[in-house]
Amino acid sequence: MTRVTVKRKAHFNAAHRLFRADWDDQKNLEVFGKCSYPNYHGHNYDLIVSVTGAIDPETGFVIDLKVLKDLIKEEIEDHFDHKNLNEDLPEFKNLNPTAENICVVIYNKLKSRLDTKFDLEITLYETARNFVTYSGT
Ligand SMILES: Nc1nc2c(c(=O)[nH]1)N=C([C@H](O)[C@H](O)COP(=O)(O)OP(=O)(O)OP(=O)(O)O)CN2
Ligand SMILES: [Zn+2]
Repeated sequence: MTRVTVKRKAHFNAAHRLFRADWDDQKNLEVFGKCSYPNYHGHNYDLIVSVTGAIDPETGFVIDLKVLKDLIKEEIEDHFDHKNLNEDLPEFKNLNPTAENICVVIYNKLKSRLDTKFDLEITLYETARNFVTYSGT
């Protein structure tokens, strides 16, 4: 069966601080550098959501991009945008908000809302040059 990947870009701004509560500020600074400054800092996160599946012969769609757009807005943009990830989001109460961990959290939130017939891959850009990808394995 022919499987095609449909992609949708998204965006949110968020503040974070990389740190472990069981390390002091000095150790956090040594390991996480400027991303561990105590008063937080922000990133303009860009996201690529890739959904792979079969083309529906009736519609010609793998997934309706309007449906995907609304899902990303509801699950990701409305949840993450203009938030302090450490302070505002329960997902990061005990999880360091690295690009890797944010990417996995986003994957799990979207995966739980998509039909199991789809494969999902998330690419998260923390800066223009730093980005990570997760597809569930
Ligand atoms: N494996 C990871 N390493 C780092 C992460 C991360 O999430 N995972 N995060 C950071 C910082 O939060 C941030 O991403 C790095 O910022 P910065 O060095 O400013 O990145 P730039 O791309 O802007 O750097 P340039 O010097 O302009 O290329 C660090 N490590
Ligand atoms: Zn950062």
